[in-house]
Amino acid sequence: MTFSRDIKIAPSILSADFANFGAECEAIETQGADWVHVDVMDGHFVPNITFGPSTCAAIRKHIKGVMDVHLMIAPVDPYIDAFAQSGADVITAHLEAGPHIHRTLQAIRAHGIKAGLALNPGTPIAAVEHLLDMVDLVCVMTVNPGFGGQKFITSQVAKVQALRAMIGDRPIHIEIDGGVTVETAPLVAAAGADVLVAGSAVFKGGSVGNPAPYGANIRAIRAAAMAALG
Ligand SMILES: O=C(CO)[C@H](O)[C@H](O)COP(=O)(O)O
Ligand SMILES: [Co+2]
Repeated sequence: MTFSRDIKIAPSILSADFANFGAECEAIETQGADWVHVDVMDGHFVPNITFGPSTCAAIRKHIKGVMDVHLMIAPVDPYIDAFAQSGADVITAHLEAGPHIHRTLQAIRAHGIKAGLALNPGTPIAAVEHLLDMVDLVCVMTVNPGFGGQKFITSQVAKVQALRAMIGDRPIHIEIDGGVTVETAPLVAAAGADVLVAGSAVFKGGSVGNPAPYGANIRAIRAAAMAALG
């Protein structure tokens, strides 16, 4: 996986048909997804439960490109090996998920994959400064994690701008997760984000039997983000 600051659209399969993940992943990639974003929730760190590493391993077989695994679980350290072995290309853990985030990032990178650090909306970016040499991606949550289809929290745009200034030209992705739409994508792209996770805004109107709307939605979000870059 090479580094590129081009806008990447990462549909979240949280909004896919849970009984048909394989076909859904194939459909979004065929329709232009750059990465596939996989949300893991434990009913403890967040008030919702999705699935674990064996489901990720099953999904992996249907993804040709990047599998981007977002871990909303605490504790996280005991599960890093299992999620890495499931075939993730990127594993993102939350700063708020435990006291040893540096160790968590080390454990992810020890598998030779990219390490992501996610920040809840109420978490300031100050801690990231001391972890810049340990991260390949910073995920700014623009909703409170746990559910798809929530409203974008506008106050996070200034946070993205400050984070971009802090990161400068280092090869670190800024990923936005939550409430990304045609309306909000330009705000975060202009602020310096390059990976846009979108669940409900990508899957709306489509299905595995009718995947064309996925493509139209991905193209519309990408075009809106690119337009903001001039
Ligand atoms: O991590 C997440 C929620 O915790 C999801 O990735 C996110 O909410 C995507 O869904 P939507 O685009 O519908 O907001
Ligand atoms: Co997510």
